Amino acid sequence: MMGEQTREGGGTIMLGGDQEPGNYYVGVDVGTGSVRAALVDQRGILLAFADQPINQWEPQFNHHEQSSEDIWAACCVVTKQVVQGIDVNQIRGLGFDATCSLVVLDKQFRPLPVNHEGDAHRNIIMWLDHRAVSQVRRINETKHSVLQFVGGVMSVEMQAPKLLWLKENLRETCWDKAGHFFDLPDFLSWKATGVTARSLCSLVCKWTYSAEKGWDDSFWKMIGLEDFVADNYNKIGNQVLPPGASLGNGLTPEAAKDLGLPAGIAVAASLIDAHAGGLGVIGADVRGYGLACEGQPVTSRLAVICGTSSCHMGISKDPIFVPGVWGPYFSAMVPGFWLNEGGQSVTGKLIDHMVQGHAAFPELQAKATARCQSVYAYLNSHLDLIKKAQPVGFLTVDLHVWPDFHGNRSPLADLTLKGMVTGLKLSQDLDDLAILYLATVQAIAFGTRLIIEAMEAGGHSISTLFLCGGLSKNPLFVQMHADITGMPVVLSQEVESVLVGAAILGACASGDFASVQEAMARMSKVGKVVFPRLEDKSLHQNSFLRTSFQTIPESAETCSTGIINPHPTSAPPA
Ligand SMILES: Nc1ncnc2c1ncn2[C@@H]1O[C@H](COP(=O)(O)OP(=O)(O)O)[C@@H](O)[C@H]1O
Ligand SMILES: O=C(CO)[C@H](O)[C@H](O)COP(=O)(O)O
Repeated sequence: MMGEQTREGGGTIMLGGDQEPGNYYVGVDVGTGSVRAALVDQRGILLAFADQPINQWEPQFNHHEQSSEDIWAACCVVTKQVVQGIDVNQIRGLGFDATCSLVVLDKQFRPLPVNHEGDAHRNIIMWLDHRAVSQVRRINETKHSVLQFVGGVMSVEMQAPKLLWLKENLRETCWDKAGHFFDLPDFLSWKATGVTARSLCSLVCKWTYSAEKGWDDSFWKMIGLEDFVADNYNKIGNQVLPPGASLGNGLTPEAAKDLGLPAGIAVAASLIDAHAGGLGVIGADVRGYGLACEGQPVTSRLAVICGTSSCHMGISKDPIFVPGVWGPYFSAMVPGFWLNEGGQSVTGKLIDHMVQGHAAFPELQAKATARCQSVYAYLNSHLDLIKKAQPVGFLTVDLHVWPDFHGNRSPLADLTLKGMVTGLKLSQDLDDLAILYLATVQAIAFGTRLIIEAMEAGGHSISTLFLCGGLSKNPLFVQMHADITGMPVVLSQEVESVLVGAAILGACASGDFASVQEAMARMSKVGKVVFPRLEDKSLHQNSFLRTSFQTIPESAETCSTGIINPHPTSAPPA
């Protein structure tokens, strides 16, 4: 048995139970707020876990930056922690996943500033950065055919608008000096191996690359980035590998020293974090849980990766075009399948924002600390207390949140949308905070329902949700997703399923599994199933009508309560 270590803030936990000798893999997951690593065995069991927060800068509103040096240093710290005390010769492979942020390096691979201050340490434009609004508007006005493969509308969170922003705004300090533009997952695999090949996942999902046709010269010329065509795509990637493919000669001696791993172990072409989460959960054996997806194709499963943002990953045998939902992307997550990716740009970040910004937050913090609980565990038990015998949904019959505080990624694909709360009162006590928190969680779950409905209207047939990411640790969030979508939610045996996805990549690169599918089937496992509570269904149906702006006819009117009534001839639903 491995021992258990206490952990304060970032740190290590040794988790493993029966530690059989065998092959191990290291997965490294770079999320928005922290870097995490795990030592994982061939059964997909986490033997050790470590995490470390990472810096973010917001030099002006909607500009979000990070540092690739900081992130690599954090990867080294957590990796060294998870392999402490084990025979490193048992480690067969290493896989990375990360947010789809844009890393900029010069021709000698040194960081370049992505900001007006000229601070080269901040060389990453983060995925949630919305600085390139004018650029994405012009890109969308071209109506170029590549846009069909990103849901019809390019998102400001993708790389082409950010690259155009750099060319138009930081010509001398950044653009002219740049030698390499990497998606963060590809930066990490380069750093580990010295191989600049890009993963098909990042290029297809965020850079308009086609798995079948490669780059489209006419797109880059049309949007004013013909430089890449002239350069034969050297700066953004002209060697492309499927996720899980083994890179070069494996881990370089320098990176091996940094990470505390043996030189030469297999390193995989990486994945975006949401896609790694998808691999970590979607292939599990569901027999015996009474789920509708049992015995059905894997295409009936939707992986929902819920962290700072939520990403809704649905796969299909043939391409499905869903307006406002990214994709279809071929082989970007599960090889041989098309992927559609719905998303909500801020979910965990929105819940944190609502709770931390409330007048009663200091009281909440003090009470949660006194009970040695997280603020969310405290809020969940407080809701249980104040709902009395009623279903919890009764608490929000007249309080509603529209969750697009950072625009709407899917299915409206409108970055200009803003958030809204209706039904506020003058009181600001702990009960109000708890109810606002509940309404926010419900609003996010309604957003997932809208995305599922759009995907089903496009041709998907989804029966079961597979949740992972930080928010899947919140039982209220999970139950609301089940109740509001009406679908069972599967949680994995390993809470850190995104890391299992990263380890699956390492396992594939090592050659221990013949395919990604085989590794998925062996390494992802069901932990718990949360079924929808049907007694709350009518309650949610009413709320859904009141918050379902998507279906509002032009004749809709706003009633005196501020709630939009989609059926103006009748009274708003009670
Ligand atoms: N135990 C928990 N209970 C409730 N919420 C949690 C818990 N753990 C993490 N979260 C929430 O999950 C979000 C972060 O998820 P995470 O997957 O770590 O994000 P990222 O990958 O974007 O860094 C935050 O909003 C955080 O509040
Ligand atoms: O765009 C995405 C995936 O395509 C993700 O939202 C982005 O990478 C951030 O992920 P997270 O919320 O896990 O930090």
